[in-house]
Amino acid sequence: MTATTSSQTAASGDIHDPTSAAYKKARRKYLKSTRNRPENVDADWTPFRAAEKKYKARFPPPDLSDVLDLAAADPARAEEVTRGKWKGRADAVPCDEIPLRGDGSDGQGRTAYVFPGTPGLVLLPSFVSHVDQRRLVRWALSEQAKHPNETNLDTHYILPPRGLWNQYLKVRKGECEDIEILPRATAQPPTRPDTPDAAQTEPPGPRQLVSNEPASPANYATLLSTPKPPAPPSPSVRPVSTTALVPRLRWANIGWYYHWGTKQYDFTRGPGEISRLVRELCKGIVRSIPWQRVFGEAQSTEGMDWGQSGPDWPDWNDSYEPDAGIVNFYQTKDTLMAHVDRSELSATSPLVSISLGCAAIFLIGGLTRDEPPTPILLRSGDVVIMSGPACRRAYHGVPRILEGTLPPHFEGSDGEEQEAKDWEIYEEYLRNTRVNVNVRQVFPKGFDPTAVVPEHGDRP
Ligand SMILES: O=C(O)CCC(=O)C(=O)O
Ligand SMILES: [Fe+2]
Repeated sequence: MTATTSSQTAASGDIHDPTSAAYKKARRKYLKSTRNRPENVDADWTPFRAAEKKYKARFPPPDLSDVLDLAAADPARAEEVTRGKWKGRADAVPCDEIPLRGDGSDGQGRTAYVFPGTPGLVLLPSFVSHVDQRRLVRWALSEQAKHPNETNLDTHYILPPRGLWNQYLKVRKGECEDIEILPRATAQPPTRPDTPDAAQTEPPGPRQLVSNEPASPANYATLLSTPKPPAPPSPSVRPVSTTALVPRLRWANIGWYYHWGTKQYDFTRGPGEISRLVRELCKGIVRSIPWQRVFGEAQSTEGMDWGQSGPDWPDWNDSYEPDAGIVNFYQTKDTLMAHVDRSELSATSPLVSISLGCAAIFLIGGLTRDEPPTPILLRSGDVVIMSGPACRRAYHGVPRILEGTLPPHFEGSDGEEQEAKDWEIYEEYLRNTRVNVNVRQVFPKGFDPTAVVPEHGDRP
C-alpha cells in the first residue's frame, strides 16, 4: 500500500465525517449556492432529473441506501467496500440472479443479475479479473487514447504523436521535459463564433448531448450523405503542459468514428480499429449470458417491440460483433447527463459497458425521462449490458463518481507485469478517475453497409 492510499480517507478528506474539513467545505459551498434559491425550483423536474440532482448533491452527501450495490454482500469485496466509505445495499432494487454459461474455469465471477423492471438490462458484478482490469486501464490510456483514434482533446490541441499519456509517462519518469502542448487554432485562421461550423464544435468540458434522430437501416443512406465537417478548434485555447492536460482527457473513440456535430457516425472515415483484448472480452461476456433466461418465455413480452425481423437475441452468441464505442475518462467531479445511445443502426444488440477504477452511481431509466431510474453503484470490474427494445435505447447517465473508491487491487506493482515499474503512475491517475469502456455494435446482422448508396453522391 502506498502513502497516498492510507491518507486518502483520513478525516480531512472524508465527506461523510461532519468534523472533517471536506464536510465543512462542502457545507459552506452549499449554503452559499442556495442562499438566493427560489422556492419550488424543483417542481418541474422529471423523475430522471430529480434522481440526477439527488446523487450529484455535494452537501449533504447523498444517502445511498436505495442504490443497488451487489458488492455490499460479497465477502471477496469487503475491503474494497469498507475502505471506500460509499456503500449502497445489495437488496435495494428487485433483481434476479441467473447463472452464467460456461464452466467457470477462468475464475471470473459467474453470476449475473436481471431486472424485472427493465428487461434486457444485465449486471455482472466483478466479472473482469483483476489482471484484466489493469490490462484494460493500460490499454485505454496508452494504446487507445492516441492517433489514429480520436480523443476530445484532438479538436483543440496538437497532441504528441506517441499519445498524450505515453508522453506523460516519459515526463514522469524524467526522460523528457514537460513540454507545452500547442493549440491547433494558432495554425489556422480564427473562426468567427457565429459561423455554422463553430456551432458544431464540441466545446471543451463535459460532453454535450443533444437530441438526434435514431439511426436505423431505413435512414442509413441519409446518414451517409449528411455532411460532417471537422469541428473547428477553439481560438481561445492556450498552450498547456502535458501534465496539466492529462486530467482533461474525457474520451477516446473505439472502432467507427463518431461525429459529435451531427451525433452520427462518420462512415466515410472507415472502420477504426477495435482491439483484440476488448473484442474478445466483450464477445466472451455476451456468450456467457443465458439469453433464454433474459428474454425467454418467463419474461413479459409486453411493450417489447423488436422491429420487423422480430427478436434477434437467439442469434447473439454468433451474430454479436462489436465495432464501435467510446472509452470515457471521468475525473471525480465529472458527470454524464441523461442520454440515449441511438446512433447505432442496431437498436437491440447488446451494448457492453465495463467499469474500471473509481466507483460511480449509474442511473438507468426507461424510454422517456419520466420513468424513475434504477440507481446502481458500479465498481471496478463490474459489467453492465444494455440490450433489447426496452433497455438498449433507455435513458441512462452517471451523476456521480465516488471519490476515494479505488479498490486495493490497483495498488502496487504486480510482479508479473513486464512494465511494472510505471504502474504507480497509472495508480496515481486512477485515484481520482473512473474509466468506462463502452462497446457497441453499429450494424445489425445481415445488414451490408457497402450495398447502400448515399442519397446524394457516391459511396464512401
Ligand atoms: O460511464 C458509464 O457507465 C456510461 C457511459 C455511457 O453511457 C456512454 O458512453 O454512452
Ligand atoms: Fe450511454
